[in-house]
Amino acid sequence: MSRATPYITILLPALALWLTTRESPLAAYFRYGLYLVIFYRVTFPMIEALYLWNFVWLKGLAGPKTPSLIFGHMANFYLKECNSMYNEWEKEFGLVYRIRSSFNEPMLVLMDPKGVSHVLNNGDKYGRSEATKQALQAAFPGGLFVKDGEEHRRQRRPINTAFTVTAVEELSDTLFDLADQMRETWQAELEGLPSQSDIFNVSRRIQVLTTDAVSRTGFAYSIADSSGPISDLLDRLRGLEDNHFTVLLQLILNKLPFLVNIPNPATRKWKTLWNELGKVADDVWENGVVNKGFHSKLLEAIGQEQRDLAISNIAGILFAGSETTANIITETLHKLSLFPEIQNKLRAEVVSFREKNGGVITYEDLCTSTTALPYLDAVMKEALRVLTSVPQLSREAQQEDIIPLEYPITIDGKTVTEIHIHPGQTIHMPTRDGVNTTPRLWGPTGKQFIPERWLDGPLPDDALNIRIPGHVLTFGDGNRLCIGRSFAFAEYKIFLSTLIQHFEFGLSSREEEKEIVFHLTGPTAKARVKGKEQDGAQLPLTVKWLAT
Ligand code: HEM
Repeated sequence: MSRATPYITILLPALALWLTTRESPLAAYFRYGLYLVIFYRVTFPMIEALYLWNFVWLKGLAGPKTPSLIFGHMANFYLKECNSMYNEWEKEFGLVYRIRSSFNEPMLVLMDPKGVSHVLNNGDKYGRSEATKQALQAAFPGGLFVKDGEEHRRQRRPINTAFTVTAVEELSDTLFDLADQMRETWQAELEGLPSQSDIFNVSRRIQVLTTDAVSRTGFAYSIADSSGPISDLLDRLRGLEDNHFTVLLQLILNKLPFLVNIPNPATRKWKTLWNELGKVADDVWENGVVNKGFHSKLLEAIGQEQRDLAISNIAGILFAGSETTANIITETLHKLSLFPEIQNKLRAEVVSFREKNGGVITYEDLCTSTTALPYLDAVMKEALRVLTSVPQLSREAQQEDIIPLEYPITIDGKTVTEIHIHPGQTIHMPTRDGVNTTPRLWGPTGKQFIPERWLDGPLPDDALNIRIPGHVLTFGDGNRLCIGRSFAFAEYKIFLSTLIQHFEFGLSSREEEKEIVFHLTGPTAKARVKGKEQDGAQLPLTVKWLAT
């Protein structure tokens, strides 16, 4: 279907309907003319799309039965535990199969390493869908999340310079300060209690921490310390929950993306956030990028850009950088609570290293050296592999193409090593419970959280076929590879090493809060208490102060 079809779908029938109320012969003449145009521009493309979806696209490729003609498999996607359905499907259909979106539209699920690499490294052939672009445009107008091709590359260049390994090292003092402030606050809350422990909603606290990490280092501004509305706006935009209504809305928006432009409460919140961030950026640009004890590498780097564009990218980075890191640190704390032996081993390594080094752990020890704290490094690698906060990457084919595969599959009874793709085809590449953990690539323990796999000998040969640094898809690949990788590594290691030295984590002592599930909320996976999912994202853990 062409990009104009959705507009025509609504406008032409409305016009034809209106003409039926007119009596004149001219109106009748126009009406019949319109019927012809409607058939040609609306009915015919719809019939064509239904034909292609049912008889041409991904023809012969196996996949699970569609539970609903309207929702396809999409309702499961949003309403079940994050990516849990991929575990079942993979057992039956392997690394490459077909699922269905609304109205039976076929979608390719791709976990074959060569295929994934082909899609992500051919940005000109595979881009964001029109629906995703429109939604991103409403939130970050004109910014790098929305753009493709040369304009995307042009906007990425200066932002990249703010997140190089050297730039991150320069910013690391701020991260150490934040970690220290967090330790002091938590200590003050727990020290006076008889058991020196309490139940904390860890996800909320870590979210505040990582948002401040990006805002202080990126924009020379502390969102947590400010009394302005930014923090509240971020909370409200992050907390948007999925239910049957929002799933239906998303499916409608997928087919008629222009509807995103109709004013609604979410776009108004985005606009207010954009205005507030604009005020902060103007203030920093006016007073110099080094002020209030913070140094904004990012504002320095994109300061030369057009103001509005720079603000869109600031808003985007604030989201991309804070949610993701918060979720992975939070989920690690949950895993350490479930597996005290991993927690104790990690604490023993960090505490003993600190004691041997005069009570100090530096950025270099944590992030540059590969030998100083090997178990912490292994825990981080395993967390990035299993607890992936961006659970899947999606692309839409912009042109006809052939995707090559590492492992042969069967289509219509024939063994093949490639798939024919038609323009418009959506491709889902699951990371969580997908490429990062599938037993086909990672062996029988692939789904489990075992940091030792990074220390005890080589990874399985099939996992090494994922030809991305670290052999995981957590940060994507190709032209949209995550810009903030080094920053995320630094945050993870600085915050986790501080927490683990001074606090012990356990499941909540309240029986009804012990079982935690992870649900897709917005673009990331967030913790919720089983049975209290409607209360939104939270991770209650028992946190005990250790007077070490
Ligand atoms: C563990 C933490 C993080 C994870 C798992 C993560 C994951 C990702 C992924 C998967 C993408 C690619 C999306 C796609 O291909 O469609 C991405 C892009 C991006 N990330 Fe991250 N990210 C993390 C941390 C950060 C941080 C700390 C920042 C910055 C402060 C950041 C900034 C960005 C930006 C700007 C992009 C967009 C790149 C583009 O479109 O060209 N990320 N991230």
